[in-house]
Amino acid sequence: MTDPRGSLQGPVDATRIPRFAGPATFARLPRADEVEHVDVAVVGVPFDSGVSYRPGARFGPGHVRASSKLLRPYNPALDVSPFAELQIADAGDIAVNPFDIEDAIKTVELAARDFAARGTRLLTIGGDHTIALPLLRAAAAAHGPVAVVHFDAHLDTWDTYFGQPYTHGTPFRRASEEGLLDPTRCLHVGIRGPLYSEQDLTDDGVLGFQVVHSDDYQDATVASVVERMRARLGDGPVYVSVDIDVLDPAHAPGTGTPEAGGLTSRELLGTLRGLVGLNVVGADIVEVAPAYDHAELTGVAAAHTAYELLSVLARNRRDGG
Ligand SMILES: N=C(N)NCCCC(=O)O
Ligand SMILES: [Zn+2]
Ligand SMILES: [Zn+2]
Repeated sequence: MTDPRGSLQGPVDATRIPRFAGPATFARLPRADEVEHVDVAVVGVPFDSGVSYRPGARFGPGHVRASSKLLRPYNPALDVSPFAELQIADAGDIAVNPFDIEDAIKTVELAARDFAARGTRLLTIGGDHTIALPLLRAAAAAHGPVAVVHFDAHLDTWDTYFGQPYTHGTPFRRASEEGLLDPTRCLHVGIRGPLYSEQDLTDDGVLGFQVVHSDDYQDATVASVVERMRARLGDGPVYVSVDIDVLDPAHAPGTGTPEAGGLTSRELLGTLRGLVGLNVVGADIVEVAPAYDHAELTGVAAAHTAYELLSVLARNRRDGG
């Protein structure tokens, strides 16, 4: 029997081709059209027509790819080489309509369903948080209602902005209303900052979310947050949505709606590692807006977030999940 991993194509070897040369794909991985089967596709959605404040997340996918060149093959924290366990490839960007939000949402959903039909899981790089809705539609179509673990400063369960239902502040309310979520298993992590009213939190609970506040990291260890998260998410399918503004602006300034008092990148990466063994069916990293970034801080944080998520998927594959 041949080792199926023998045929996997990994990143370009940085000891032969300098990191600042070579392909512009995520982590210098092959393109999806260069390999036979893709277990996990990194795909961009350059869309930011749903934002309520600073625009610019449409340039997120390119920036995260550019900031991912230094990633190395072995992840000691999870004892796994993600690119050697799974065929991971860069599927480029989904071309979405910047002038019509509902059309863009449809395009993302169809593309995501297409990947699922081919047996490919997605790690999607946004783009603003609006895109979580079509990604959740596709995930629920494949798996039934999913648990969501949502890393964000913001609840994103608001109802409308200027009368509009599809925005980056509303995806999880729409997803809950559409029955895409298992309301007994959803969780926000990193919530902080001013709300419109106290009612926001009440509504959020009714929609199916529990909250780990950013301040909880002050009094609790990452390990105890992980314990809480795992208990809430349970055994069923889990979708992971990471708004990079969950990080403190000191760690991720390049984003559209920054809030003070956020997580450190170490806290985020540590919490993500706690997803090992859960049935992670898809993930996104959104709201990277490079125009406000400095020294690739936000890009690097997002690239490492992606790497940890890929490592979780790879560990699960290795462990027979
Ligand atoms: N999803 C993100 N990043 N932000 C939502 C903020 C919505 C607001 O302006 O109230
Ligand atoms: Zn946010
Ligand atoms: Zn968000």
